[in-house]
Amino acid sequence: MSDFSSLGLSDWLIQQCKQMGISKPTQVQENCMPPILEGRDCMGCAKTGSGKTAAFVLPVLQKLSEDPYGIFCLVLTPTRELAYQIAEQFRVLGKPMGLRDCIIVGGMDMITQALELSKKPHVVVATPGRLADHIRSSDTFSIKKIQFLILDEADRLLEQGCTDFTKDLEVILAAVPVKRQTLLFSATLTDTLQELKGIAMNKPFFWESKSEVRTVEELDQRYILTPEKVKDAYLVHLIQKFQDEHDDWSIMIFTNTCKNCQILTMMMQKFNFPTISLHSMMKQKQRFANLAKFKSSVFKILIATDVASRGLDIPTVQVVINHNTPGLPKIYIHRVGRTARAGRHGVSITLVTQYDIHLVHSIEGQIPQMNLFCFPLLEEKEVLKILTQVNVARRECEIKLESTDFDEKKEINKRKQMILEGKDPDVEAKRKAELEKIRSEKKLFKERIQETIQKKQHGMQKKLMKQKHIQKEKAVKST
Ligand SMILES: Nc1ncnc2c1ncn2[C@@H]1O[C@H](COP(=O)(O)OP(=O)(O)OP(=O)(O)O)[C@@H](O)[C@H]1O
Repeated sequence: MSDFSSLGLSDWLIQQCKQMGISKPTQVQENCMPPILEGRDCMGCAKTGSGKTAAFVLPVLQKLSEDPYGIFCLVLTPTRELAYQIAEQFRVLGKPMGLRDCIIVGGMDMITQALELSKKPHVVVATPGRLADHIRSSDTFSIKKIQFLILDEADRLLEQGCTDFTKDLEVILAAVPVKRQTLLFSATLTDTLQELKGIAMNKPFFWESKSEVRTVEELDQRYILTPEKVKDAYLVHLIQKFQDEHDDWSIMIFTNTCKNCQILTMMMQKFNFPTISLHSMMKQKQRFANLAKFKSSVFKILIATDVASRGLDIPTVQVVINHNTPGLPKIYIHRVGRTARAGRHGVSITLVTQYDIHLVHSIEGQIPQMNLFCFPLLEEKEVLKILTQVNVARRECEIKLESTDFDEKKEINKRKQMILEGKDPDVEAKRKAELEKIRSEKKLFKERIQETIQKKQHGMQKKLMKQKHIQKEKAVKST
């Protein structure tokens, strides 16, 4: 393995890395940094926790120190928390050169951000939505002269998930210069390779870690088969066991919706587990505060939606629990990648119900390392002992949440989002209701047709049987 100086990195950056405990480059750094320093576009696909951030931060800082100006580099990332984490890496590694950075994310004051942008920071780290808003509404800053455009978690930025960044990306791409260096990184690039090549047009250097398995070796991956109704009891049991057996511990639990995240958090708090949550229905300041409390181990359990599944680097996390089985292997890869980072060991446990078996099969297709974990009979009995208590606790928390304005807030947020997208929420609601009506009419129509076909088939079968019977009788009579 080569060292940082043989990759062409300056002494001051090597010293800075040493201070952070980084003495030898990881594979992705060793392979991607030289082409980036040569001026090439780069696409880097490497496992979670393998040091992709430093693989782009270090060459950018080196180039910036040779010709410092603002705005030199723009980094786009899908979540606000990740933007802060990346900016921090830039700040720490770029301290000796007096790096000025600026974070542009939603949920924070726009005027303060506009002011910061107008001061021409060296590096801007942004989520696409808020940066596109600034581009549309202000002419006090320009990204026309950037040298580097970086898309971290690039595949997520391009996929059309529940948060669709494509329109905002179009605005941003129209505002950056054609002549630039584009760097794209993720642990799961391959699904969106063609789209990504459209952004990194400059014959990009593509590097992918050579491995048949897409998760790290240090990760012990388990799943537990449980009936849906017993799932929460297993969760409580698992946490209790972990708490009893370990002194220094920290767990991330992923679930599918904000509401579920909220309910589970309330439940775990009822059982006196030091739990805190992170989801997109929370105020941004609360999100940052909760993450900070979890990072500093004030709270040992973080229950989150997929807003926390990508990129977050919290070395103390030893266990990841999937309260729901992820629908896509790539979501699974990023979630379990919150543990076993940078060579550390970690465990992931996925709770699989009778409805999720097919999802496990599709994950196993890409990650054959997932092992079925069976509790000893004695422990299963322990789980069943707390079942009623846990299910009552869930119901109580659900009732408590229903008495708050949680659902109402969700509705208001949806309406706000529509207004921001230039849609009329009432017209959209009407259209949705009409679509729903058409869909259910279609479904009914289909069901009726099927019923008629079945009846006809049944009738024909009866007729056929009757005919056969008559023929048989005739044959018997003639003999
Ligand atoms: N060369 C190195 N040697 C040791 N540790 C490193 C090195 N480079 C980075 N690290 C550390 O490894 C950890 C993970 O790095 P990073 O967050 O960049 O991972 P990643 O590949 O971006 O993961 P993800 O795909 O989850 O976003 C960080 O704490 C970082 O400081």
